[in-house]
Amino acid sequence: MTKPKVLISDKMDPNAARIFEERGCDVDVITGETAEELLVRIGEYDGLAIRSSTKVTPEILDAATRLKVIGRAGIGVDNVDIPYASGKGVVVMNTPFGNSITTAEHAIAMMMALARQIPQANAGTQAGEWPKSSFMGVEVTGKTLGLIGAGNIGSIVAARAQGLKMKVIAFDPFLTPERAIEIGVEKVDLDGLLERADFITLHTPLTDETRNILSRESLGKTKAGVRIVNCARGGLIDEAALADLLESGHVAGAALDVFQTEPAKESPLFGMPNFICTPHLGASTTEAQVNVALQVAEQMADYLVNGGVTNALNMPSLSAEEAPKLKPYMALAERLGSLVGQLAHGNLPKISVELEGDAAELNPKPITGAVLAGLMRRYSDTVNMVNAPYLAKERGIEVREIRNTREGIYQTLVRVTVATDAGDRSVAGTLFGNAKDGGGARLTEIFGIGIEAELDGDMLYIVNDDAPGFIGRIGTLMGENGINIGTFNLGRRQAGGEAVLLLSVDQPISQEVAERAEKVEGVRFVKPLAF
Ligand SMILES: NC(=O)c1ccc[n+]([C@@H]2O[C@H](COP(=O)([O-])OP(=O)(O)OC[C@H]3O[C@@H](n4cnc5c(N)ncnc54)[C@H](O)[C@@H]3O)[C@@H](O)[C@H]2O)c1
Ligand SMILES: O=C(O)[C@H](O)COP(=O)(O)O
Repeated sequence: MTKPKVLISDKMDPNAARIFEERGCDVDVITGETAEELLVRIGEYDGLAIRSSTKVTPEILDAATRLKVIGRAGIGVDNVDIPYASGKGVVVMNTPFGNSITTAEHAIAMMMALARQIPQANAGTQAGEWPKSSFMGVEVTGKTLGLIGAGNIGSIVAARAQGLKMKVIAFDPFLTPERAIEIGVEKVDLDGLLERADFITLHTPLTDETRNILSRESLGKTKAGVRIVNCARGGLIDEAALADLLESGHVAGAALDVFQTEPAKESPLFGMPNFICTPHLGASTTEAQVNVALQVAEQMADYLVNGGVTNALNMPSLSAEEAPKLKPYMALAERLGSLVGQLAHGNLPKISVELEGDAAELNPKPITGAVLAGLMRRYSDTVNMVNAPYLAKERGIEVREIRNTREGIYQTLVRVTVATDAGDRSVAGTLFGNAKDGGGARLTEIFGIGIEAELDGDMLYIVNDDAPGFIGRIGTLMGENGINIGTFNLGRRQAGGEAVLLLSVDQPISQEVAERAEKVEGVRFVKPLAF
């Protein structure tokens, strides 16, 4: 097997490259390239490890013909076009906790630096001015800190601020009352926060809802003398409005680690006496960089080498413990999906995936993803588990998952049912014995007829009348056309009624042979299949 090849395109702790190599990947570290240079190179790689500098645009993704995974050594993924990556079947992962403490500490450091004007006092002192009378600070003790966003980083900031004896209030529409109690913050609405907070820190991702959340209008509602810290994302604050309010003195101070445009080379805020900033250093500690580098390399290598999925933003997770159990089910599910996709006619507006017996105890998402990947292959060759759910959604296919822990005839069963113009059509399969790598996957039912068959390689599906001599006629036809039969699997609704025949053959069945098969006495329907 050729080794997966990974490109590290942003500055990253060397542990990342070491882990990739140890886990069986070839790795190139090439940082600081232009988008044009990356465009030329990206086609060679299966994995791309980045921080915030590399911009993964649709153009880059179109050129990334081998790419399977993008790993963000950090949290924010606004530099990756995730919907486009999903459409291309590329997994996008991040490391959601590796730099949270470090970033929370940076926010607290910025707040303290603002409260006591440390950067300005430092500059004056080192310039020989001894500016003791120029700086009068404020205490944070007893002050109200307003968090906009109380997720991982926001809640760490809350804990640190409580240690500093601050009262913490939070605006976060997704913060549950229970979680607010757990982290000791008062949940408020945005206007309530703006009115009450002496300090405001932002800790949300940049989304359509959060963009410009501190707009000119909301900045106008803040308490006079407020101090504002942003270590989350540029674009959350209207920088021009902030500069005006710093100028007027309504905002007593602002500290930004992140800017609307980065690298920020100019800004109306630069040079203002009550403004301080850092160049996106929130995650820049030795500890955080080692954490995120190790994590991203482990996660990406796990996916490229073993198929394990952790912290993916565009597909369900599959833990290292779950992966070996789920793998044979995913192989079975993909084949059942593919069978339905090859046999069902017309639009398939609804699909249900039913897990019965042992299968019902498993995480259903990867199994459903595999069914969809198999099914959607009728529309596109480049479909996989990552983009299949998106393609299904685009086509308006309604997907249902049903779990039934009760065992039926089989100890474990996966059933796929599609709604077709002619009514519901269902296929089912099980895993036999040692089902490692899907080797034990068996079809058990096709459109209401019991049958036992492996779905593998080239096959021929025939619906026929159950009558003596039929098997011989088909065997003769195959022989006459030089087609070797591997397995011959039969099922029937009742004696003398509708029957199905599934042949595995050693070469693809041509259109010509299929047409000859259609003319064989007793044949109702013929379809060559490939798995
Ligand atoms: N400066 C840096 O170097 C640095 C480092 C790490 C993370 N970050 C950034 O910090 C931010 C927060 O990271 P995190 O790990 O805490 O993320 P998180 O997902 O754990 O928390 C984000 C919180 O924002 C809340 N939120 C979402 N939409 C909101 C809205 N409209 N209004 C209010 N709250 C909303 C969510 O409910 C969630 O609780 C991200 O933007 C991340 O990219 C920056
Ligand atoms: O979202 C993040 O993790 C931070 O913004 C850190 O970005 P960086 O890796 O470029 O420092």
